[in-house]
Amino acid sequence: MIRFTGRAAFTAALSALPEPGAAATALARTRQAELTKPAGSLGRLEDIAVFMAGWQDAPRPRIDKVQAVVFAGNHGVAAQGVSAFPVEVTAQMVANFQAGGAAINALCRAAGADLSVVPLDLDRPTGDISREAAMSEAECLAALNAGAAAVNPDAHLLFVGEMGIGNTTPASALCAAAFGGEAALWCGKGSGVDSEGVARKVRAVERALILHLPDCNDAFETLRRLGGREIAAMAGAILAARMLRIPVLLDGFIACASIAPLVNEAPGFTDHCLAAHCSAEAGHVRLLGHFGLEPLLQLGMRLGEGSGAATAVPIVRAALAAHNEMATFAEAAVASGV
Ligand SMILES: O=C(O)c1ccc[n+]([C@@H]2O[C@H](COP(=O)([O-])O)[C@@H](O)[C@H]2O)c1
Ligand SMILES: Cc1cc2nc[nH]c2cc1C
Repeated sequence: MIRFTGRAAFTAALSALPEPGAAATALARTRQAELTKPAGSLGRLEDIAVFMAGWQDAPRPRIDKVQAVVFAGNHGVAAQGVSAFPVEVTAQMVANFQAGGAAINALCRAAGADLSVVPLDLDRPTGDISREAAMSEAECLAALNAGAAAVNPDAHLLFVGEMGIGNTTPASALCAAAFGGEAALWCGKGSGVDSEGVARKVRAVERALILHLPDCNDAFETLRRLGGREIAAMAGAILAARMLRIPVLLDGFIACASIAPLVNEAPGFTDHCLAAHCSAEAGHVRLLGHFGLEPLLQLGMRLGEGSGAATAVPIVRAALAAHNEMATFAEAAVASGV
């Protein structure tokens, strides 16, 4: 199990990221060329199979164990009127996840993913980022470690999701801090706020950036000041997955924003990630552009919870079914192209 002993250990992990297995990658590419299909005719499914082979360090990668973790947190900045829903909804939705009645429960059942739910101090919202840091150093470290601890080292594929009323506001602030641009560029409707709600969100992000940006000198400090517990937990889980060489399917705007400071500090950070979908939330398409990732799906989803990632799991299953089960030209006695 991965555990960060302190801020320095987190930063050290980020500067020593493992790479995919070169031999397994090469063997998987060779196998793709030998399968009974014109070269490249399975399009991105071929790349996904090779990606999975590299990160699992196995020429025939597996997808029996798909792990899903939903982290939940509450946000002081919600008091600024930045969400369409009251903060009680976070805990109410956690109860819904635990009872099996939320979208992510149904989608994980459909995807064959093993779901766990991790509520993080819901009775103690983070600091309002427009007035103070979201978390103390100890709180941020605890959240990063809650994320890292949730990762099953045996998972073949991981995705993380979130639930947190108000969390598109810290997510927008993290994007602006990592990649620049006006607050308004990164702010959208979130759970469905009206134009005045978006304007309040823009003002809250602007105030947060004025207050914190001068001190956002690394990924840890940026997450601590501008993030939230479920956001830091997602970042900790995705970093732990990298350290364990577990491939990750990225969900929507908030899940991706959680790693924006990590990508800023370690540009190859998303190499172990596939972008499952492009959310309808305004900043997501721009964020994926900064990550250099092409989403697998664009379905107009903006739910969070890991729902977009769960929906994309069958695509990864399809890629590996073709890769592992197809006959080669030699096996099937089919003439290969010249
Ligand atoms: O995943 C997304 O892209 C996404 C986009 C907009 C909203 N959400 C969800 O909506 C909640 C945050 O919205 P808000 O308006 O309260 O900031 C939070 O629980 C997220 O899971 C999620
Ligand atoms: C009902 C509801 C469900 C959610 N799931 C993720 N974010 C959410 C926000 C709301 C408001």
